[in-house]
Amino acid sequence: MMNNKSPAAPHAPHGPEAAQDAPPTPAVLAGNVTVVRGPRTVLRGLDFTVPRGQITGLLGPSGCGKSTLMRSVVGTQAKVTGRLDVLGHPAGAPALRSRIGYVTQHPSVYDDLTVRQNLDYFAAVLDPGRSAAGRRHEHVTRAIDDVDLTSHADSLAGNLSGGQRSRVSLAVALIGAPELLVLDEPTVGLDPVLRRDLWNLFHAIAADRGATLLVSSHVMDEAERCHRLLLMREGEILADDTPDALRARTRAETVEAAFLHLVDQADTRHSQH
Ligand SMILES: Nc1ncnc2c1ncn2[C@@H]1O[C@H](COP(=O)(O)OP(=O)(O)OP(=O)(O)O)[C@@H](O)[C@H]1O
Repeated sequence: MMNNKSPAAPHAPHGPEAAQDAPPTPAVLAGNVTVVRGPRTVLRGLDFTVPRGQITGLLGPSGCGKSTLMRSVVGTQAKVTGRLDVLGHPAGAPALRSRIGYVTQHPSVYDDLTVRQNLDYFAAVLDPGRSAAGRRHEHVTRAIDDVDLTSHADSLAGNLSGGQRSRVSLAVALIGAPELLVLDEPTVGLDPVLRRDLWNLFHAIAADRGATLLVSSHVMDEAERCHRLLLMREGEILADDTPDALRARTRAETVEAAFLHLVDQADTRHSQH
């Protein structure tokens, strides 16, 4: 059932950044961002930008602060200091809520609901009310199609494979066509073929709708699939560059080798001080 009378997409850019000749603000602009969790300073004065319409990979070893940084960007992290602007607003601003899609490391998919029922549920939370039913239906149908699960729309989530479940989580984040997608280790535990398929899907989302993706991973070979990289280690950013520039600058053949080179360089600097 198609609803051809639904109003214009509710999440189209508006506000200052929609002004005709205004330069595009980056998707994320961070200045001296610091986060304290319990007794630990987990992020240490980070400066970086995430350009729009591209895939930026956030890579670094387990515990380096990737999830904390992503939570800060989506506005769910406490004790964030410094400047952190997201789509032209301070992180966590209510105006951003419908413009960001976020998939946590342990996304919730209800096993006893079908794929479509799962999405209907989250769509109703995001865009409630009977008058929005047509729009919700359209968004849900599109999100299921985006992740290539149309033929499984009426299957119970509990009966899906691991890769299909990951795609359901991604579909939830795609409801409402958000401008910024924040995906925390979306490929963890998936086999190489599914990982490749998911990365192809990320590229299609960036290319087809100009969405910005911030994707974390601790698997260095996934770095090669990103337009830009933020390499992290122990709460600091070691590099903010394209994979090509990073390899060239460090004279390394792979991003993994480049990362190790930068780690050694940083260790040498620390031991000299
Ligand atoms: N409540 C807390 N109190 C103190 N330290 C914390 C707390 N939560 C997390 N940390 C620490 O913050 C650091 C960053 O954690 P974070 O989850 O952001 O890392 P990560 O890079 O996403 O790791 P992983 O890839 O394993 O998920 C870790 O060293 C962790 O031990």
